[in-house]
Amino acid sequence: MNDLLLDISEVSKTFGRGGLLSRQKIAAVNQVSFQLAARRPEILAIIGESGSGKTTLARMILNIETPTSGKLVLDGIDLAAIRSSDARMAFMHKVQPIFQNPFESFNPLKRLDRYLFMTRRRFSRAAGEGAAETSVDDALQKVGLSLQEVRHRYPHELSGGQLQRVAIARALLAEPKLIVADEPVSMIDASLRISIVNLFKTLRDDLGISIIYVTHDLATAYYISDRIMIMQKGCVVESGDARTVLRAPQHPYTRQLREAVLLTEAADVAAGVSGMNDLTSPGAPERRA
Ligand SMILES: Nc1ncnc2c1ncn2[C@@H]1O[C@H](COP(=O)(O)OP(=O)(O)OP(=O)(O)O)[C@@H](O)[C@H]1O
Repeated sequence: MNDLLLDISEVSKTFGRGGLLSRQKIAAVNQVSFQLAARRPEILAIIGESGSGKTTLARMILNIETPTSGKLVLDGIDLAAIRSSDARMAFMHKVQPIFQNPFESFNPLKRLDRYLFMTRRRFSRAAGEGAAETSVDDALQKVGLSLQEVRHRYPHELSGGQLQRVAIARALLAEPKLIVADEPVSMIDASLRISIVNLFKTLRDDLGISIIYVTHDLATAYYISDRIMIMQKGCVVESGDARTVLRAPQHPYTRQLREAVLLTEAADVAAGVSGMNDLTSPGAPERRA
């Protein structure tokens, strides 16, 4: 077994923008390095304002985007060496994505159970309809649904929260070691967000899956993450234990982000709204040991 699940060293991504004469270079991600240990599943939140490079970094980890420089290794697989479809499959067994809009993750004309059975066929060689039904149902049960609830249903027949759970169940069929979730709750009804982020904690604790949680939202990041990495203009400006970073931020940008949340919270309190923006709420559970 490799000691590191993910090893990212000095990864950068530069995009070119504009026409031939007005070509500009944008350093979307600049010299980012970090690791995830193989034996200690964790939730790492990547936080930053719009345009800070979070999605580009997530897409490089998912091998959707190629870095301009630097190296990414997932559980011993050097992403730059993935060429064949077999290598791609082996990689997808280890890491699965969850995207922002669950309605865009599924073809609206295709039944959800068909998606799940197709995914199961891709990732498991165990034959038999009964075995397939059991694994699809198992994956759905892990996210609080069942095959009975999902069978014969189309994406529009489910709520955004339910559909995001189906997307997570589909990811679980690959039995991944890592899930990269890019703003997975930002398009979900506020009342359902907490149940989805809680689900990530369950996946970490019960299935040993590490989660990279990309978000703008300090409150949910504080609530579920073990570690936090703050990005600004493509660079990591602060990282460390989630509670330490958010309770006593060292970098001015992290302080600025935190103050913005506290201002929202003060406005909510003034308006009589109680949300989950309270970073120091006694109701927020302590970090897992
Ligand atoms: N394909 C691309 N071509 C050109 N520029 C790009 C491309 N993808 C991203 N960028 C630029 O790279 C920078 C980082 O974008 P990225 O989407 O990674 O940020 P982000 O932190 O995820 O933002 P958001 O929270 O809004 O999704 C931005 O300036 C963006 O415009």
